[in-house]
Amino acid sequence: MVDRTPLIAGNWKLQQDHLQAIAFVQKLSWTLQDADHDFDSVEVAVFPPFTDLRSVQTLVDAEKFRVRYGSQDVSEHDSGAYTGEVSGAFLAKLGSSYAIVGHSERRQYHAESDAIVGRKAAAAVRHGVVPVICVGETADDLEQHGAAAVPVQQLRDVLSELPTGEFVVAYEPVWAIGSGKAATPEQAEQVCAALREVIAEARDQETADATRILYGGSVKSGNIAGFMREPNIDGALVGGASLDAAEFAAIARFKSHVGV
Ligand SMILES: O=C(CO)COP(=O)(O)O
Repeated sequence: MVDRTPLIAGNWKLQQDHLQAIAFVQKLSWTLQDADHDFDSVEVAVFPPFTDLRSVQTLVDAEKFRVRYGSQDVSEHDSGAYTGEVSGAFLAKLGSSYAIVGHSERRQYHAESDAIVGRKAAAAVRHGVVPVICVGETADDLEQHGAAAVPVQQLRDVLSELPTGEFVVAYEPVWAIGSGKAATPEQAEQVCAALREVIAEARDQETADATRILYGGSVKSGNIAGFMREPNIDGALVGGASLDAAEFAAIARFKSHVGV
């Protein structure tokens, strides 16, 4: 059994400006510090809007906070005439550890294909930023093809554009996002196990064993434990519940309240 450090990640989406981000990261860090949170055994990361990242970097550096941070997207381009884009190089310079790519909201509202998502993941890797590759089926997909087929194909297609480099996978069933209806741990485990097989096929078994696969979709402190007990689930990508510092800290502290 390979030891994968769990990752509890908070995707703020289009919420919290840079001033709110500073207050939030302070509160989250102090709460976790007061609880003696062991950041080496459970990693915690927040994903604020681009405009917050510089403020978060300054705060984290000054206070030596252990909370990490990442962006919600990254350009597939490194520089040039690409109005509105933000490069992996700029994000790396801001100390961003991670970049989410292929979130279902970007696939839906910005028509991002697996090929684009793969090129964005590759751009992150080029600059030493770890992509968090999101995959997941819609309610229609679930009805027509079952849970695993669509996310498995999405990950295959993304990885075909990403031959090397560390990455994280986030399995987020679209029907579970923001709905209050999380997948069951058993459902999520089945898909995450299938995704691990995709990684073994696309890369090798060692990479598959070392890669963290997160579950996302209506995760909260009350249901995190069930997911973390599953062998192929290595953390969570949290939306709504990541906007409350106390609640997000409680999710990160799943070990202390459930004995996982
Ligand atoms: O989309 C998500 C995280 O990226 C999940 O959102 P919720 O936790 O609000 O369902």
